[in-house]
Amino acid sequence: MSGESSGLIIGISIGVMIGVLLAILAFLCVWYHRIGASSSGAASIPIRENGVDSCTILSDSTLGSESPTKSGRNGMSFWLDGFKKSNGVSMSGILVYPYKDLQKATGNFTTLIGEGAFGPVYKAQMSTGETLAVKVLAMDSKQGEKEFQTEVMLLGRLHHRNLVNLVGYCAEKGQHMLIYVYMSKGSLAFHLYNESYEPLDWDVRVHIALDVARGLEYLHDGAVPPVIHRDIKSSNILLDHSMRARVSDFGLSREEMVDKHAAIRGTFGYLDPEYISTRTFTKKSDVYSFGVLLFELIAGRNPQQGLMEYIELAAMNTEGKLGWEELVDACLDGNFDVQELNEVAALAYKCIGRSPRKRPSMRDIVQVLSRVVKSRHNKKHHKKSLSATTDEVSIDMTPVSEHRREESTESSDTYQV
Ligand SMILES: Nc1ncnc2c1ncn2[C@@H]1O[C@H](COP(=O)(O)OP(=O)(O)OP(=O)(O)O)[C@@H](O)[C@H]1O
Repeated sequence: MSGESSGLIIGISIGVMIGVLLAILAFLCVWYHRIGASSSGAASIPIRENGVDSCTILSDSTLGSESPTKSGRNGMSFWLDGFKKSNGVSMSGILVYPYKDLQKATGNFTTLIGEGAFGPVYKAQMSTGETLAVKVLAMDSKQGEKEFQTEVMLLGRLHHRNLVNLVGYCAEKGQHMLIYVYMSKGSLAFHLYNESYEPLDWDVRVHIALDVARGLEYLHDGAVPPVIHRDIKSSNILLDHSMRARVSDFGLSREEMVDKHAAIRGTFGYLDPEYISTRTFTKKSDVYSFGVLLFELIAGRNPQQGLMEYIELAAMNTEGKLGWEELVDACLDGNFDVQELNEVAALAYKCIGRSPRKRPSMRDIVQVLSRVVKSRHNKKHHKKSLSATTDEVSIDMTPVSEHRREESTESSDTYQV
């Protein structure tokens, strides 16, 4: 009997021990998954919820074998990263790319696309098949370091289809890199001024203007707090494979409240004269630069090479409304819609108005340009349906006329269209 009870006690003890062990295991599993999820889930953290066209979730296509989840960094480091993220240190949703993956994807940094104020930009062909642009910050410049932090912080929470979105960053081996969506058709400036490119047709130019306006509208009215770009120019507008435009280079972007009275920054030719005199950069200063960009699209002329004088001359004959034809890019060979041209030019002229108060907002601009594009579609649709009706009529008439001809030749003139 005593043997039986001691057996029972031993059995119960073993059972309890197994139970406790299982509970500990279960706890560890849950903990591991939580940490793992927050570490690897950067790509699916909602970025923004507001903004007209804002996309709230980073595309899953940004995840690949190069993403931190599957990269060569050791597990503990991921746990710590995940822990940091879940504790709000890096909740931006921006991926951290290992240096060695970027090194491989850029052929040891030999695939140079161009060089800007930050430093060189390389094309990166990731092993997932994804193509990215890697901006390597010049580490000797203090400004670059500051702008790196600003960009990561800023772009981590801004996401829109008309912005060159930040996909990730790398801060390893004493280097700072920003990783962007790759824009395969390069900058608008290349297309306007490089003779090896086909001239942009009128319809594409208006669409580019609308894309840029939407990107800026998001920065001004969708982002909280609002963001002023501060360096809108044709080399900062990048084009994707289908010639859709996105606003790039937030190096000079600042949250409105943080940086209202900085030293003069921006690019000559695009700078709001009001900003130069007051040293206060507002949303309306971006509107001014956008107006210059609109005229650049119309005239195919560089603002640094006399565009403004050219505009003022044209404006004398137009009173700001009709008659902007003389300004149009000769490359268009007369292939543009005069009404659209006058609407877009009149809008551009308002944007560069001396008084910032009288300039339209980016929201107003989006409305005007959307209307231009919409009425073009309506016109095309109308033309199509007209020609379809004509086709239908001629199809219908053929047998009828033949039939009638058979019946009587007297009434044949009734069928003239
Ligand atoms: N995401 C991208 N996709 C494709 N090309 C890019 C991308 N980002 C930058 N580039 C190209 O790399 C070059 C340098 O760009 P970057 O934005 O660093 O400077 P920038 O705009 O030319 O000059 P600045 O910095 O003075 O404004 C440009 O030719 C630009 O077209």
